[in-house]
Amino acid sequence: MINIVVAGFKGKMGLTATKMVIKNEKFTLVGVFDPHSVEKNLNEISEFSNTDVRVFQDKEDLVKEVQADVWIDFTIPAVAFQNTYFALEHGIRPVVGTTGFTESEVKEVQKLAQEKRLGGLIAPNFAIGAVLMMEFAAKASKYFPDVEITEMHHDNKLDAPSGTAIKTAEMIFAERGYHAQGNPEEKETIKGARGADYEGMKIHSVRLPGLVAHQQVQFGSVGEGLLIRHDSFDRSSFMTGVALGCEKVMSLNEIAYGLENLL
Ligand SMILES: NC(=O)C1=CN([C@@H]2O[C@H](COP(=O)(O)OP(=O)(O)OC[C@H]3O[C@@H](n4cnc5c(N)ncnc54)[C@H](O)[C@@H]3O)[C@@H](O)[C@H]2O)C=CC1
Ligand SMILES: O=C(O)C1=N[C@H](C(=O)O)C[C@H](O)C1
Repeated sequence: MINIVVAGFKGKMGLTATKMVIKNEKFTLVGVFDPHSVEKNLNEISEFSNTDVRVFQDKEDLVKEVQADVWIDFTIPAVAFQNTYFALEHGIRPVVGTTGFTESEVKEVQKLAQEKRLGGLIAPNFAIGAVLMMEFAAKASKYFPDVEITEMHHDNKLDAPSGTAIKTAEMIFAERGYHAQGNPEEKETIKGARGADYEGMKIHSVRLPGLVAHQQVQFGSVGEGLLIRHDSFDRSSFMTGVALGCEKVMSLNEIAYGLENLL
């Protein structure tokens, strides 16, 4: 049995992950944490009325009172790094979906995990289809170096571009390197019209009510085009990946960056 805590359990992803952990026979939910919660026990929330699990508003109290193997994190970009560091310092393996990590923050927690010989996972996207989209896009960029990424999300999202778009761009860059795109003379008449620039490729972020998480990677070449698209219509799409991560980190002694490394 793997003992799990969920950080950010009051949020959209935290709630979905909490339900997944409760349902999965290999997992035991030993605590949930969210500074914006008011409950003392999960059973005070009607949909969890049969689940006797402690609720923590402070992570220091959580580590004093429960023994956890895995820390699932779906919080906010501003605290994800410190939460991951905190989990490792307390011997808990992080499985992190929260976005907003800088490259140096990923390296820093990877170093700590190696020192402590603890497994972990930071996955910008836990949906299997999204991982395939990123891998297909990286492969295509070898033959189609001209590419633009458009990610589309619900309008409550805090960060732009999305973690998935950044990871996609990193994977494309690893395959094709820097490549200047578009007309070198082009001028934006409205600032931002061409989107963000990552090593020559453009990233566009759409935020609209009704959307969940969607991304398309569009390639153009001489006389042809290629479009690779992934849609998460529901947050359950991420749960196979989260469950897989929770199992796999138990036998790792380093932090993987990207679910593709565990598939
Ligand atoms: N890797 C993946 O597959 C996915 C990643 N995400 C990412 O997960 C994160 C959460 O997304 P949502 O659930 O949609 O956001 P949300 O806004 O619904 O939930 C965030 C939760 O974090 C809590 N929180 C705020 N400060 C905290 C702190 N200091 N410690 C612990 N919890 C704290 C809030 O109270 C809230 O309940 C975002 O960064 C999002 O981009 C979202 C979907 C999939
Ligand atoms: O905020 C979200 O919703 C999502 N965030 C992740 C990201 O930034 O890529 C993963 C997914 O796109 C949903």
